[in-house]
Amino acid sequence: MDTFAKLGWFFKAHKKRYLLGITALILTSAANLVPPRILGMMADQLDQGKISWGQFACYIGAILVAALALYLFRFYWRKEIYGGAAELEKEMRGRLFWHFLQMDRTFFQRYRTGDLMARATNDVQAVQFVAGDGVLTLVDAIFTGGATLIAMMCFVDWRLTLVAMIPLPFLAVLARYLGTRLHDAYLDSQAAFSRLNNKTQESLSGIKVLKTFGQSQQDAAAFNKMTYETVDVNRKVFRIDSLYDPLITIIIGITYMITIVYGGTMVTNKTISLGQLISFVAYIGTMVWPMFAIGYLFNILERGSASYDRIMGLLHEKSLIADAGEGLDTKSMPKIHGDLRCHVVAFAYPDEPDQDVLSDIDFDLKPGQTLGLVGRVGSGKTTIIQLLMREFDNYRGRIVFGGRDIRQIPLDVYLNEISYVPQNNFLFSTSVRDNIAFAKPEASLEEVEEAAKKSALHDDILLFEKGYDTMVGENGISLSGGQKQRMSIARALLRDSEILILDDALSAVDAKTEKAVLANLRAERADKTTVIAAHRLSSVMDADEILVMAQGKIAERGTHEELLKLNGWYARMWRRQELAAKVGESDE
Ligand SMILES: Nc1ncnc2c1ncn2[C@@H]1O[C@H](COP(=O)(O)OP(=O)(O)OP(=O)(O)O)[C@@H](O)[C@H]1O
Repeated sequence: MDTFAKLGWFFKAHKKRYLLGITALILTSAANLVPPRILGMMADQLDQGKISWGQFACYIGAILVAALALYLFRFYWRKEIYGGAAELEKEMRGRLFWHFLQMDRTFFQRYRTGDLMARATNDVQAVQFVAGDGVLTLVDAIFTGGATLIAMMCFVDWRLTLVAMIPLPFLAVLARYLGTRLHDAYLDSQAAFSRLNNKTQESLSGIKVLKTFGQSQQDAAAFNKMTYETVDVNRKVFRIDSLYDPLITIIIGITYMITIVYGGTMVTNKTISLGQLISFVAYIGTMVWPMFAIGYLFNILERGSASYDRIMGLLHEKSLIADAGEGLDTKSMPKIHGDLRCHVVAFAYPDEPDQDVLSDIDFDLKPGQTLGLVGRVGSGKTTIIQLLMREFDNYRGRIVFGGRDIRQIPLDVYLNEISYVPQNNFLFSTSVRDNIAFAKPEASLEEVEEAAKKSALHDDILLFEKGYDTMVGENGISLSGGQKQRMSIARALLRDSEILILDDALSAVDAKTEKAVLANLRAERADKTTVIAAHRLSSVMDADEILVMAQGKIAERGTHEELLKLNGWYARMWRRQELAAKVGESDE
């Protein structure tokens, strides 16, 4: 029953709906008691040959009225109680989704996508059963069961009732025992489902890689193994589950047997009439559902409780990023504009706290200036970007934007000022137009076209069959890597944020297109800050300052000209890339 207590907050918030629903459910139980009683009375009067046609019509009329009332009450309780369950499902899913949006990167490293999806679907459904079928079975077990018992005692005989109900306590004890075992088995089953979900998600996402590396068979074998494991754990759940119904059927059978033997003797002894025995047998029929309901109730509660704990486990996870704007109305806060100053003394990833990945990173950028970040693979470029985007807060030092430490600016307000273009872009399964207008849905087609022109994508789009209405993403046409990158840049340009971050975002476009896009960016962002991380040095050559990273430190810094004069890594790399470009051109 502690599952209901766990959901107390929800029932309290939806008190009215549940009170109305439960009242309708109780009235349904009461209306259910009328037909057996009338049947008994009719049988007695028929037995005594005393029934008139008028009385007969009255009885039939009463049964019809009870049936109509049943219909209405049933409709009403279903509407209220199942409506409440749907509300809980919506609320839990909404909370989970919002929570996912708040969580930092380490959370998504700890929980894999398939697991999160399982909790947001299967577990939420198991919890919503508690607020729907759980409430129904509880009320039915108590009220229909209780009212039927009272009717049996009052209208028939209390001794027969007590004797017939002897098997009931066994049902309660066994249901409790099975419930505990079911809880543990169900936890295992949900965890197995999470693992399977994960595997499916990873295999589907990496299907191209799997095929190219000839790993399809191995992956299929691993998938089958996991499926069998999941089936095994589920079998355990079903085994326990399927012990419920036969148990209840046996107990009901024993009850009927006792009734026939003991009740028959009572009729013979004239302690009760034949009509009363008929009513009693009909009442046992009414008792069947409440008895099953007790079994279902334990089942639903145990599953709901296990799933609720899994969901709450996620919701109790705290983000490492403290939001200074929590509880504040951030929408009405003013925009931030000004210098971006970074003074990071040291930073280590939370999972490797002793290993400094960045040290002594200093730079100041005025609005309108561009910073270039270059360096070998793994030198720390992306990590600097992650700190700028507040994916981690645990660094020593300060990053200041518009005169305020970014950790003191509400997350919403700060991130609203940033546009980020990653190397691997994500496209949504919608039209080209909606993909570009993703962060500014109200943008007109002219604005979208303008952004596409500035990112050198417009001409490509015109070649698509339906132009800006062409569908992309999983259900649409496939775009080249370069097209995806330029679409992502168009998206960022349309948003016109104070800080634009390009993380190797032009790696898949040719040198000429890169030049055109960068020139447009410079013109467009004359009063805004831009950070460009790149492997190709031509992407940063016009930057106001270029930082050459090596092992998490700034190894060289300056403008393109200054760095060439320095004749270090940058100059060497520049000559090599120039030569490669020339060879490439002559090949064409
Ligand atoms: N989540 C993480 N946990 C621990 N270490 C990490 C994590 N992400 C990156 N690192 C380490 O931090 C260092 C810097 O990585 P970073 O991704 O910033 O380099 P990069 O210069 O952007 O490389 P690339 O050019 O390949 O993108 C690397 O040694 C990397 O292994």
